[in-house]
Amino acid sequence: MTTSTNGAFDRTPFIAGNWKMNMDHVQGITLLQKLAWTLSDAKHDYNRVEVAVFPPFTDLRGVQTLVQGDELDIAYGGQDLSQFDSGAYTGDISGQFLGKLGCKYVLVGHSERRTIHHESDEVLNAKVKAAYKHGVTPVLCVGEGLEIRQAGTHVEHTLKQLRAGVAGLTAEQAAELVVAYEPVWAIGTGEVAGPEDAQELCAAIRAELATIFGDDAAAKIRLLYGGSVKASNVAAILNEPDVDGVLVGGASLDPAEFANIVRFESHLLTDQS
Ligand SMILES: O=C[C@H](O)COP(=O)(O)O
Repeated sequence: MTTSTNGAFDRTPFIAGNWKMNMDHVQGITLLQKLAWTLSDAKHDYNRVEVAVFPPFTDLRGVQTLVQGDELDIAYGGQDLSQFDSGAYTGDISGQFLGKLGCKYVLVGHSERRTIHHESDEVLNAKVKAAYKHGVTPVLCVGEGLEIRQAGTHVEHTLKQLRAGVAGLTAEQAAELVVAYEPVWAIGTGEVAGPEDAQELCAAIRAELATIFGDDAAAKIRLLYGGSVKASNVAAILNEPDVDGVLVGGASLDPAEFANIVRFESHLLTDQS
């Protein structure tokens, strides 16, 4: 995999599929096989892109076996982790277990965890630190709901979540971080934020990260947009200078559609021709 340039920076585009609570371990393997087959058909179109999937926990062992056995160039990760290492935390999954399963990434603070499971900024900060402790890179999710967007306080709201999530990290840790900006009103609704909205927030997030960790670290941090991303809108979103990738929900369950999202650069070429 080579590293692409993105504006003045040098960040590899990151295309991630969050399967959420879909696909049992049999369906998950079929989906991943179809995705790998579809992508291998046009490897030249995505060899500058990092592709990752976030299956349910019960799928991860099978995904590991397939990825390692077939030497797939697809990373995978958990959708959540515990802030604790081990112990009496029924139902929780340690970052240590994810690391041992070969997970490169883990989602932290997805809006569905924040709202349905009431995960606080303090807990999410502990989860971010737990991920680093176990050698798994956190994908910290931030973003505002509709009421906050309508009130016009979405930038400050999102930056507050960001500051809380990254509190106490070193600049070296931060440089590895991935941040996903997901306006809640655009998740699973078909309402996609405009490319300019994604850029506004990603630029604000990068500026805030530069204030906290310095310009060098901030220039390395990959910022994703998530919310109703499809093959038809991904190119315009990724054409923005501070948007380095996308976190895809529903469309990642269709291997042909997700593969087309991965091939966003060919859409850019088509759009500009
Ligand atoms: O994690 C993914 C986001 O929640 C976006 O989901 P969506 O693409 O179905 O809107």
